[in-house]
Amino acid sequence: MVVQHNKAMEGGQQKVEVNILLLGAESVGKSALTVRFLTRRFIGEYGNIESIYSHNDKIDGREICFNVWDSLCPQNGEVTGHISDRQLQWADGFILVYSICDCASFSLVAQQARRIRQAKGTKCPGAPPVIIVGNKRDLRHRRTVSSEDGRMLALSNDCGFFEISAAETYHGVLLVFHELLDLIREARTHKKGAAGIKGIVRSMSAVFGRKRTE
Ligand SMILES: Nc1nc2c(ncn2[C@@H]2O[C@H](COP(=O)(O)OP(=O)(O)OP(=O)(O)O)[C@@H](O)[C@H]2O)c(=O)[nH]1
Repeated sequence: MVVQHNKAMEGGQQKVEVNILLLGAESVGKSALTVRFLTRRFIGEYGNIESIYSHNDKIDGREICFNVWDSLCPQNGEVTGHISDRQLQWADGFILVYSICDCASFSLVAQQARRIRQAKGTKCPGAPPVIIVGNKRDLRHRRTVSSEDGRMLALSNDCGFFEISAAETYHGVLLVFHELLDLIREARTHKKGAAGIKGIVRSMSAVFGRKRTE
């Protein structure tokens, strides 16, 4: 069951509403990212309740409502890149999270990126916006997934890429959500496809331009 937490929308101004789905293996920090984004805090331990949170923000003078689905990795012993049809149809954009200390979580993200790229029936049939996030950057002494591998995976699947530490900073987490918001808004206005070289430059800089986020 997915628990939905709704915060009332204020004011009469028309809001931009975006549905963001976080996916990834168990314990990579999906809830940590979500809670950091919603509260600016890192609380260390998180329950394993699958939830959709609504969060209102004002960005560049525009009211934005982020609906964030913090998903649970299926715990049936078989870790696959499966994403349900409901999730694919719900999401305007995806954040695929792995831990830089966990190769298996990176492989899962690779499967999930391919699954999204091959999926039919998504809200954005061309190429739904996806950001790949290597989390737990503070544990780089235990790193088993290189930054280059993360960046290459993102590039080969037309995704944005960030390495962050949800434990250490709020700023990196905020960049991830704001970059995805930008990509969703571009996709909605069909600018991405029509932008030609501008769109390509943007994709490249999403992958290469933000090596360090903190
Ligand atoms: N060192 C470090 N630990 C982190 C970071 N992010 C999350 N953690 C820890 O990793 C563990 C798992 O974090 P969660 O946010 O619950 O991971 P999850 O992906 O939501 O896990 P599931 O709900 O089981 O799918 C917790 O003990 C967190 O405190 C990080 O950036 N650095």
